[in-house]
Amino acid sequence: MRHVRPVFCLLHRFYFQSSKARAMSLPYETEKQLAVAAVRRACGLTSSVFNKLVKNETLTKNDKSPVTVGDYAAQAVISTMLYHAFPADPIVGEEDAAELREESGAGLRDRIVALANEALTGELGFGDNVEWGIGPGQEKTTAQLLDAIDRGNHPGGRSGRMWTIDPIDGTKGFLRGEQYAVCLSLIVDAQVQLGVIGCPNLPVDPSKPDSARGVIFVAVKGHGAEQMTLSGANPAPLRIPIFPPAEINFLESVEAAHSSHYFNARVSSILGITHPPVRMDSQAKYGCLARGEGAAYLRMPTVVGYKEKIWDHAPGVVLIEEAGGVVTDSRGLPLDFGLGRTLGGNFGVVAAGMDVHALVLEAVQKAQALETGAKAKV
Ligand SMILES: Nc1ncnc2c1ncn2[C@@H]1O[C@H](COP(=O)(O)OS(=O)(=O)O)[C@@H](OP(=O)(O)O)[C@H]1O
Ligand SMILES: [Mg+2]
Ligand SMILES: [Mg+2]
Ligand SMILES: [Mg+2]
Repeated sequence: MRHVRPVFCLLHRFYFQSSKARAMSLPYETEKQLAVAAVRRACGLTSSVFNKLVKNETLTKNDKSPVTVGDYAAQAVISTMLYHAFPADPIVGEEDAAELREESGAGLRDRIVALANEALTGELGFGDNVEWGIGPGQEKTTAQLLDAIDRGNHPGGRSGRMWTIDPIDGTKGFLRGEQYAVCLSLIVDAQVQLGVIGCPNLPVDPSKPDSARGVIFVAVKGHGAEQMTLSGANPAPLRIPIFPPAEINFLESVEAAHSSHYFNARVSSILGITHPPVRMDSQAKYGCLARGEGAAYLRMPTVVGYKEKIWDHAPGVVLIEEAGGVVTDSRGLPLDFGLGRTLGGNFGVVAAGMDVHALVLEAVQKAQALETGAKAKV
């Protein structure tokens, strides 16, 4: 009996050390846990703010797009958590606090500070770590939260680590009570290594549209893609299913100003697609593509010179690649995340499972050639 205890202790220590070593050997394990925790907290914030949002809590930015107190507060929360865990990591975030620092922004500022602190100080849950600046008693000052929003001002670039934050992607969908996504990615040397997309309004089970809502999509480069509920329950690996050509349908933006519905219809007719497109706001489209709710996501520009933002695609690209798909631009080039805050070297986005991607890309190029030919004749 005298030997049982030391043997047990050794086994116990071996088991925990090896499981810890196993966890540590997964690349970006800490970053993944942090990113999921940050997106989960931000999703809680955006869901609760939607029910209380009043008219003067939405601003119109210089590019005429909307931004709400939810966007600012969610960026403040995610940025704060990133800063506590990785203070040296730069962040490319969609929002900045310039308007909130003005005298006229005082009302919104107070509301954003209250929302962000409510989210940050919520009880610790599954996977949370007090060292990330969260939990009861972890209130931040107004200055700290405005600085957290402004830490998203990094210009991007080709080398080193950087995070992208889109605190509410599909703000128009959010305002309509439809789909939107809280999006976070880690890019290292211009390659997306980790993507997390939180979709509070998306049904967990696509075959039951009226089932429980709230999904988080997660992918780590080289280590697969998965979906889980907002609480982290039921993690399930994702693999894009094979679509026979007759079953192909498109996922596309709701807003005709964000991607050309007309061009997509041309590509559909070239491919003989009979199924209507599924229109949905935000990077929820990438999530739905990864779980087979659409066969391809096609996004062609509507205005000359619009450059897609890296935060609108980085998490989606790693999710699709890890679910067995391909993402390129309309010329078949990979999306280049090393050029700054935009995908300035790319034109359009084509995302799909491997076989469908080749078919769609060919049809996109045919449609472009027809368009160029028609313009030349005029
Ligand atoms: N002109 C133009 N062309 C292309 N894209 C644009 C354009 N203007 C805005 N945006 C970006 O579109 C993001 C919304 O994504 P979606 O197009 O998927 O959503 S939607 O269905 O259109 O609402 C949206 O992201 P959020 O601002 O985070 O909502 C914008 O970054
Ligand atoms: Mg926006
Ligand atoms: Mg966006
Ligand atoms: Mg946004």
